[in-house]
Amino acid sequence: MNILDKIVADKRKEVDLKKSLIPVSQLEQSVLMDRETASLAQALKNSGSGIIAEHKRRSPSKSIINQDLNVQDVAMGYEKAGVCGMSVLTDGKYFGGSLDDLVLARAAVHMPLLRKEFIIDEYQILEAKAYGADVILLIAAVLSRAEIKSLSEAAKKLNLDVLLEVHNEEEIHKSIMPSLDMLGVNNRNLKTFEVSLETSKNLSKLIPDEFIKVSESGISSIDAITDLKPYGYQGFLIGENFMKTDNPGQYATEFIKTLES
Ligand SMILES: O=P(O)(O)OC[C@@H](O)[C@@H](O)c1c[nH]c2ccccc12
Repeated sequence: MNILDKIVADKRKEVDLKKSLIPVSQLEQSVLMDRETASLAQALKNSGSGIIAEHKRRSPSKSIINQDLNVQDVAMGYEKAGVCGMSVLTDGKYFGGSLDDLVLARAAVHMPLLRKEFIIDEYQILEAKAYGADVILLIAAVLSRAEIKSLSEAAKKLNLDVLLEVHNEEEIHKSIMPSLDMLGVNNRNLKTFEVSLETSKNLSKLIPDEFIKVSESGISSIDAITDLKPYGYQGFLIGENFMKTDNPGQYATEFIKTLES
């Protein structure tokens, strides 16, 4: 079994267990359910830098990245740096994140927050809203077209933006539908962890213009972004490059300053 299949199998068990304990009706009572959400797609359209900064403590590909920070400090640092939005990993087993991280980030900042999770069930979308997210990620590699449709429509009903992640041509063809806001090309193959920015370059022309294009993973320099912009990318999702520093917010500030100069 590849790592992605393993993560999804674990996730299914996790979601089933949680559902049996915390019913949907309880999630719907969260004070965060009725709030107005912020649009990441809109923020990217209006931005010169297009940076989406991630909170990521560890990952299956890199093990420990940074375990010494507080998510709220990271969130405030990113917001001050002027990023368009923040991605918060909520998977515990493989990435060391949690829904508590999401809610703490929500309490600390107003910018759009993406729940970075392996979403396979509508229940997780309700959780995303109830814990303060504005955007959800859907990963084409683990979903059928019918699932992408029903999950993205469920998200839109809750006023959440949808970022659909693809890694190859087949996944793009399978996924294109009006209930998506952004298409993210993951430069990292989630099955082998191989990273290449060529993936974003090669797939860009297959993504229709009505979707905001986001390039994800393995972006570690201003040059990489300058290189990707001519291919139509308006969003750049950066995790490790910021998170491996002692002060991700400070680092993002310098990064964005250089990018915009
Ligand atoms: O740390 P990086 O290489 O900058 O990557 C960030 C982000 O793209 C990556 O964490 C990611 C992209 N898609 C995912 C899906 C699940 C978990 C994590 C991810």
